[in-house]
Amino acid sequence: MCSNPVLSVRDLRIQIGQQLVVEGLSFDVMADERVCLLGASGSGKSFTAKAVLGLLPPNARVQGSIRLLGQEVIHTPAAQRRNETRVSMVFQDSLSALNPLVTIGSQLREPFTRHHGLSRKAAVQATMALLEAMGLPDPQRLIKRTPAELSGGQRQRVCIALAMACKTSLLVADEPTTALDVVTQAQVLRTLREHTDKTATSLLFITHDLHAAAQLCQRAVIIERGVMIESGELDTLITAPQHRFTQELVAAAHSVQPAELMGATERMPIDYLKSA
Ligand SMILES: Nc1ncnc2c1ncn2[C@@H]1O[C@H](COP(=O)(O)OP(=O)(O)OP(=O)(O)O)[C@@H](O)[C@H]1O
Repeated sequence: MCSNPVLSVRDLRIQIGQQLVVEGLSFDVMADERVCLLGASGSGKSFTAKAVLGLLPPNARVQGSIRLLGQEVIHTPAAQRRNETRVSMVFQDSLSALNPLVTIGSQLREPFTRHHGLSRKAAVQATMALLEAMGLPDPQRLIKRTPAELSGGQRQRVCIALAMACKTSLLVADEPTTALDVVTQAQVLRTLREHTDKTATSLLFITHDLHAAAQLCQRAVIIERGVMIESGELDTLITAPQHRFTQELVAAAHSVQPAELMGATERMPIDYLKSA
């Protein structure tokens, strides 16, 4: 693992109007690493993600430091960032993330022609290869459809494909599986895991779901009301949570485990959380 972080956040403080929504948050995401930002609803996860992406609303006041590959970007909006500090993203709502009027093929072709300078023909080939790699059936037909003509899981995998086509060193995924059923969630998490592995892309995964985090990430940063309360290897956080909120998260995840797994072994919590 490279010793320089891909993303380095220091003393991040975000204020919206009179409300302080993130207060002194610091964490790193290293090369090839998948880190989750885990917290309850309203804890400041999305504002942190928006700050990293350069997409904070105009009324946000932000302080601290956000470095991407060593370059300070905290006050640089997404549209003004240099190529090497661009971050790709996958959002919860795949329907509004895609242009409803444009076919999947045209939307996926664009990053290949715009960012990689491919000809139209080469971009079509790259698009097809990417859709196939995402495990999407019948890419020939899929590229002719508009987003509304796909299932939620297919659409989310198209969004991941779009993010991968942008070939950035960091991908931010903000609750990408929340709107999906359990089987499709597992498919989308697998796709994210395989493609970040294959392309050596670092991932910042925003979630309130410990189960999803355990399937995907090596490390977690846990926040409560905009403040980091605990961080470390996910395995350790699951087996020996220190903070009350983390203990509650782990207990809640255990309380929904299937009856046949109850009381199995001491290592069962991690095995169970990572098994889906
Ligand atoms: N426009 C706004 N003005 C002021 N405060 C806001 C605004 N939008 C959100 N907030 C507050 O900012 C805090 C953090 O919101 P944020 O969306 O980052 O939380 P989150 O952890 O992503 O929650 P969720 O999991 O529900 O998406 C919340 O307490 C919320 O009430």
